[in-house]
Amino acid sequence: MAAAVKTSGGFCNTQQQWLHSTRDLFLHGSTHSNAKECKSKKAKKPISLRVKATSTKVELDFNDPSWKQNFQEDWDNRFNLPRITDIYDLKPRPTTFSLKKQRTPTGDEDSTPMDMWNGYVNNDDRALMKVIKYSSPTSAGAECIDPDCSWVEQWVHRAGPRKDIYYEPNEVKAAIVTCGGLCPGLNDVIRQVVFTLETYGVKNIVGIPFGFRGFFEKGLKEMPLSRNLVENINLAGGSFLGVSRGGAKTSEIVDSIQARRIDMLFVLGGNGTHAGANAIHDECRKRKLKVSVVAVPKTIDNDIPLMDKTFGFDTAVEEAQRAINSAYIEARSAYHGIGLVKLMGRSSGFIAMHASLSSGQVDVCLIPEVSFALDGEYGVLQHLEQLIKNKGFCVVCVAEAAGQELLQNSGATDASGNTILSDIGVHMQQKIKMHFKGIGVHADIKYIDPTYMVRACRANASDAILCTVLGQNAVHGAFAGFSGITSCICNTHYVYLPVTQVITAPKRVNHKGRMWHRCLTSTGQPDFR
Ligand SMILES: Nc1ncnc2c1ncn2[C@@H]1O[C@H](COP(=O)(O)OP(=O)(O)O)[C@@H](O)[C@H]1O
Ligand SMILES: O=P(O)(O)OC[C@H]1O[C@](O)(COP(=O)(O)O)[C@@H](O)[C@@H]1O
Ligand SMILES: [Mg+2]
Repeated sequence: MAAAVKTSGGFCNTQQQWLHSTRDLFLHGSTHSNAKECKSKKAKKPISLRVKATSTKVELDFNDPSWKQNFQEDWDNRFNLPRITDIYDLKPRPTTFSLKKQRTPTGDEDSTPMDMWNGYVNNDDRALMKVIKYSSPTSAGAECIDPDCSWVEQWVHRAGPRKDIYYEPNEVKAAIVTCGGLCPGLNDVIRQVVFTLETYGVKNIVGIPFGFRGFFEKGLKEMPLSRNLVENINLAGGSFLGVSRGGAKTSEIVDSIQARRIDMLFVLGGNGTHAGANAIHDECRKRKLKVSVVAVPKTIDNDIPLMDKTFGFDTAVEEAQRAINSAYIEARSAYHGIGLVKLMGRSSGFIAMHASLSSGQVDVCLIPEVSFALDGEYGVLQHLEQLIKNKGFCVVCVAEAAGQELLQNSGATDASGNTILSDIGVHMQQKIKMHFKGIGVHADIKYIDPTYMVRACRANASDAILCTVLGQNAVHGAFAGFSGITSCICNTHYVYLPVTQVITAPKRVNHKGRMWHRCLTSTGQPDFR
């Protein structure tokens, strides 16, 4: 299925360092929208970026005094949330999600009279996406729009329950589907979506089994869901509904949505799933179906742009740390021990970087965003030789997508179209063995690949809370009449973003940012080039 990325334009300029997060969004190669080009002329001249041949072309001229206003207008357009009222003339009704039973705490000095306070979120409430004012493009991790790194407000829509809703809860059929690979917290989100739907008064809630596949594969039956049924599912990892990759045909999925009379679809998944959710949302619009499609971003890889983190990431880091700790113990206890741990991350090194940082036991961390040589005077092997000589043991953490350029790639893809990566862990294990054999130094290498252990566990406390909020907000978003949105956390605030804005390119570690440098300070590793 083709990605239906409806992203309008963005901006870029001649010095790529001006645009870190904007570059993350617009300039990195994307798995889903590869028709991007950034044409730069001279500095401070208008520059255009085409995200798709059909997308709006937006030009910024920094000599024009109104460039900020132009930027903001474009931003507001892009981050405006699609609503079912964009295509239907619908009258809202007062919400059935009551906050009234919650009493004001004793001693509350809030001066707002109780009859004015309502506890709901207004549609005009916004959260700021960026809060740092960088004084110069040379500042660490600078995210600048113009050469002077001017401050420009970038607002996004606040998530939460609205006073008015666009569905009659007792007429709603809501469906939940979990797609892609496993991720801690899937069950927590399913559970909260069910609880919140029931709180609104929805009685017809179903789970679609095994991802998008459940929409069209014969023999897969939808599962009726209720508070009673899902009450304890958060106690286990995995997905209560099952997951799958591939097989998504938008038209068949929407045929199925129509046939099943689904009004709200909650889609839990990563970047592929979000592209799918967006395609479903577009197709529903085309067919003029009153369906709200709301996504919740899951992936242990943490590679979805704009948001602080995806659910499951924290737990994955915690679990990955355990593997690093085992590698450390093995290496420390062996004569010339070398512990090697490979961690997941299809395109980004977030788990490897964070687990290396949190464990404090890693001497070398290798991520796909930073290229490295294994051989040669400045290569990783030479450094390991030094570590064995000076310290007697060492621990290496390598992200699965790191060093792919050093390996032969089969070009194969999985059912969802994701590239199947070559095994950098096994390759490094062999190279390290050969290297030490070659120099006649004993080395005891222990290789740990905790891949599926990392993502099969139950969500930890911080992920459980994140899942709770994101799941509840997903339901509030659907009742508020939004569709084609994702429920996420940006800059510590809970917000809704249009799905189009998060499927432009995978988020990657900023190798000029502070976090990567903190990691380097912690490991003490040199540049391997
Ligand atoms: N560009 C796309 N457009 C529509 N659906 C997609 C797209 N990419 C992936 N999908 C579907 O989304 C589901 C999950 O995608 P996948 O990449 O496996 O996992 P994730 O969502 O975790 O990234 C699969 O069923 C896949 O077919
Ligand atoms: O073996 P599988 O299930 O195809 O999954 C492998 C991939 O799944 C991940 O855990 C995350 O996948 P998604 O976020 O795309 O579901 C990656 O880190 C890894 O490359
Ligand atoms: Mg993915």
